Amino acid sequence: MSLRNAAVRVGERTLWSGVDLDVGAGEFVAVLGPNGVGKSTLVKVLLGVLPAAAGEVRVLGARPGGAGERVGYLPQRRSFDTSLRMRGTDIVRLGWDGDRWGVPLPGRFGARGRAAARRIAEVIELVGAASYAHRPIGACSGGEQQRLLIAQALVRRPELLLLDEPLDSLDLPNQAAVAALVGRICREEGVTVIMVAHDVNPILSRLDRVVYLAEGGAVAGTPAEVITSETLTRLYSTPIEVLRTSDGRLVVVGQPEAPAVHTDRHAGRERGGLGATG
Ligand SMILES: Nc1ncnc2c1ncn2[C@@H]1O[C@H](COP(=O)(O)OP(=O)(O)OP(=O)(O)O)[C@@H](O)[C@H]1O
Repeated sequence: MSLRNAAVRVGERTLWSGVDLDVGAGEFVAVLGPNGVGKSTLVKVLLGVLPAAAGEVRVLGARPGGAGERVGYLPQRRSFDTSLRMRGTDIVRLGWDGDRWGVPLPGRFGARGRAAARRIAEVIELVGAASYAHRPIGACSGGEQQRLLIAQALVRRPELLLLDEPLDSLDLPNQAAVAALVGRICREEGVTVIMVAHDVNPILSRLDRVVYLAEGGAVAGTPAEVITSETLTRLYSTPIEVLRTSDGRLVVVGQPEAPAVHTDRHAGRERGGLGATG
C-alpha cells in the first residue's frame, strides 16, 4: 500500500497531512502513536470507508476499497455477550459467506458449501482454535475470541491484513500468543500485516517496520530508527525520552496525548504521558 502526500479530515479537523508511506508485500508493519492521533482513521482510509482529504492512496494496486476480499480486516475489539448463541465456527463463517455484521448468504450446501467448510476448518486450525471453536463465542476467553476473529479476517485468503489493536484488553500471555500467531501468518502465509498497536513491545521482535503517527505527520522506518529519543522529539516538537529496559522493552517518557476527544472505549484505560509506546 502507498500513501502520497495524504491527509485525512474528520469533521472540521485535519488529523494528519503530508503523509508519505509505503508498505511492501509480506511486511509486518505497526502503526503507533498516541490515543486519538488517527491510527484507526488510517485503517478506515485504507479500507475505503473514509476518503483521504488530499493526496493519493493505493492498496494492492487499487483505490482504497477496490481490492475487495484481498484485504482482511479486524476491527477494534468487540465484546460478545455471554448469552450470544453463535459458536466460534459461526463467527469465522461470517467472514466467508456473509457480511460480518449481517446475515450469511445462501450456499452452505453442495460443492461450494464443502469448500467453505474445509477452509473454515483449515483457518480455525491455523489460529489454534480447534479445541474451542464449537463453543458459544460468548463463553470463549478474550484471547480465544481474538484468535477466532483473526480466523474470520483470514478465511478469504487475504493478501493484506489490517488489524486494529488486536492485543488490546488481552493479558500479557495472550498478547504474546496472538503476536506470535500474527507473526507466523505474515512469515508463513506471506500475508502483509498492518497492525495498529497501543504498545509496540509484544510485537517488537517480529516487526519489519513501524509507522509513528503524530499530530500533523508520520515517520516510518525500522523500530530502531523510529523509536528513538531524537526521532520522537523531532516528531512531537517536545522533549521525549526512549528508555530500554534490561529485557529489551521500550518505554517512551514524555509522550504527549493528542488534543482529541477520546471514545468510550478508552474510558477507564490508563492514559498519560508515561508508559509504553503507542
Ligand atoms: N466520524 C468521526 N467524526 C468526528 N470525529 C471522528 C470521527 N471518527 C474519528 N473521529 C475522531 O478522530 C480522532 C482520531 O480517531 P482514531 O480512532 O483514528 O484515533 P486513534 O489514533 O486510533 O486513537 P486510539 O489509540 O484512541 O484508538 C479522534 O479524536 C476521534 O474522536
